[in-house]
Amino acid sequence: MSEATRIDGKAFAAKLRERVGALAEAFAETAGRKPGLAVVLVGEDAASQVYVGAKGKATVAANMESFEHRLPADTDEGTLLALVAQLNADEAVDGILVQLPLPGHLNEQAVIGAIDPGKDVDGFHVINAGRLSVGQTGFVPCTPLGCMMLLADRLGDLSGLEAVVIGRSNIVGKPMAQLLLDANATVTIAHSRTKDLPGVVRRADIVVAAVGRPEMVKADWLKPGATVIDVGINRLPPEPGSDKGRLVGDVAFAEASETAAAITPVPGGVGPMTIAVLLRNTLVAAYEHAGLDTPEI
Ligand SMILES: NC(=O)C1=CN([C@@H]2O[C@H](COP(=O)(O)OP(=O)(O)OC[C@H]3O[C@@H](n4cnc5c(N)ncnc54)[C@H](OP(=O)(O)O)[C@@H]3O)[C@@H](O)[C@H]2O)C=CC1
Ligand SMILES: Nc1nc(=O)c2c([nH]1)NC[C@@H]1CN(c3ccc(C(=O)N[C@@H](CCC(=O)O)C(=O)O)cc3)C=[N+]21
Repeated sequence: MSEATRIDGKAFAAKLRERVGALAEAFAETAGRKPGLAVVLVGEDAASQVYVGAKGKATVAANMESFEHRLPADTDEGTLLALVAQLNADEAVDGILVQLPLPGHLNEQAVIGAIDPGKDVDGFHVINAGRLSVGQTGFVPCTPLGCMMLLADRLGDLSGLEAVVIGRSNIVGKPMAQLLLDANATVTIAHSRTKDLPGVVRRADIVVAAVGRPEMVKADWLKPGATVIDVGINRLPPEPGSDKGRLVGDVAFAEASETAAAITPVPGGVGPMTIAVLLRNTLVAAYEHAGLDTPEI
């Protein structure tokens, strides 16, 4: 078996951000304002700080307005809900993202439920989750939608393909499985109670790993020729003499590359797609709020 194709999510995301940026400029000319994205970060988690910074930069680079709200870790729920209400009412804000996870004393479902579903560009509100599950138009979570874009680009029609999603979270695994089902794949959702996970994964033409366990999926779990989408972002402990550990996915990339036909790397795979799709969803929200026809993107 020859070496797998490396699916270049970073390059795909850059192209998507460029298209979104051009459409955002056109939007501003018609609507007289830029699309706006508000990002709310509660607490000082180092990884979250990095992501929020990256989102802000990408937003501005795509000709959109970025509103960042950084709140202390001990912020009470009333204060956070009041901020969400203010952003819901703000006409300059088309999209609202509350960075997860929230500190333990805050109820995530209550906070996400307070976001106007029309501004929920993460697609985490129950209204958008419900719309996805019954086949209505709504905001689709960025990471799974980004994975679908990579799969469609790579494989075209997914009809009849065996897909195994490892992980069943509300933000990745479940919506991912729903999108694959909508694309007529035969979908299996695996999780921590799945028996014989390697055997289940071996059936798959498409494997999506969204677990959060470094390099868990091994080469001998894969059907030769499978397409592998690695959602996992795991920071390994630092090597002696270095202050930061390496970033790895949920798939043992080097060995899996010997068996798979195509695989996304970490970093440079799904992560950049998540941010590009967030901008795409914000653009769509802006067109909707302005009462304009949404361009195909
Ligand atoms: N690239 C990106 O843009 C993004 C990356 N991520 C990354 O994706 C990964 C998953 O994130 P998320 O969905 O939020 O994580 P969660 O922790 O919410 O969900 C993890 C899922 O994996 C399952 N699981 C855990 N251990 C095993 C195991 N040994 N075998 C099989 N299944 C297992 C869990 O099963 P059970 O339900 O039974 O507990 C659960 O369904 C993380 O590494 C995260 O950092 C997340 C969001 C965006
Ligand atoms: N409300 C909310 N929405 C989210 O979409 C959300 C969230 N909360 N909480 C955290 C997770 C994680 N997430 C990532 C986004 C980009 C990269 C990304 O760009 N990663 C780069 C590497 C970045 C680095 O070097 O650290 C890459 O994979 O190439 C990763 C992870 C969004 N999330």
